[in-house]
Amino acid sequence: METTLAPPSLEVSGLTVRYGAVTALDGATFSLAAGRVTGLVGMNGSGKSTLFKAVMGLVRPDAGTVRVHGRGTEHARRHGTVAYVPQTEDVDWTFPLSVRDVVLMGRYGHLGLTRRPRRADHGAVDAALARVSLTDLADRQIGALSGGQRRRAFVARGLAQEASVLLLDEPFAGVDRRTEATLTTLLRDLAAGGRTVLVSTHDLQRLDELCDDAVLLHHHVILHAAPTEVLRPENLARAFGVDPAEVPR
Ligand SMILES: Nc1ncnc2c1ncn2[C@@H]1O[C@H](COP(=O)(O)OP(=O)(O)OP(=O)(O)O)[C@@H](O)[C@H]1O
Repeated sequence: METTLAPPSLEVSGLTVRYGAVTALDGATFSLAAGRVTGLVGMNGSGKSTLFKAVMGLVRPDAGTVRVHGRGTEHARRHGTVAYVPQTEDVDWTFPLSVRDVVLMGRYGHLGLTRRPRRADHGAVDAALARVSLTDLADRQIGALSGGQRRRAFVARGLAQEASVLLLDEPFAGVDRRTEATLTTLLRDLAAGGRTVLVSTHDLQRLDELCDDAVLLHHHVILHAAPTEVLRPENLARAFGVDPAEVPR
């Protein structure tokens, strides 16, 4: 019997993004399958945030393509297929929004002609809040959350949106070990449920706890492999540009 292979959940091909004279991405190529957590590892300025922005359709590539389930970023944006959990410094936490308001934003693409949330939207928000264990904090202002709770609120927004691909930009920055473990378990569970999860991280020590695979980025993809392979000193040295003996572990 003939079978048709589904396209990868996320396919980045020859992606090049320049900001004036700065080349942030230079022919980055990789693809991700559903059901896995992939770590995105690279030094500061290696192009990780730019990669996320390109997948979200927020920056226009100078060359190359991004396909989400075989479709372009415009289709993914309109259908809410991809969700983005930003770095915390990219969010205005003083904005007078409750956790529930943030999660409800994930439903905007699903609202009907009246643009008013209906019972199904509120149900999706409640389910997403429960999924990330934030039900009890639903009415709290977002600025009054801890670092880990803030990340979980944005993950819940992605779940309410029914995104199948989740991108997280440095979710472990500034959180304690226990919070990191809670977030890791959540991401692992979401991937086990069939989602595609791409997480940028500086925490190399816990890379193999976090992810099934890792992409080592230095403007282009140096290696896409199991965490143990990516963590080999000679590979890290290629990404971080230092002698293998000096690579921090
Ligand atoms: N809006 C912009 N205008 C000009 N240059 C930019 C802009 N955004 C990023 N860059 C540059 O592009 C390169 C890649 O930046 P990017 O933020 O994608 O890296 P990153 O890997 O996410 O870094 P970090 O780990 O510090 O967050 C850097 O040299 C950065 O200074």
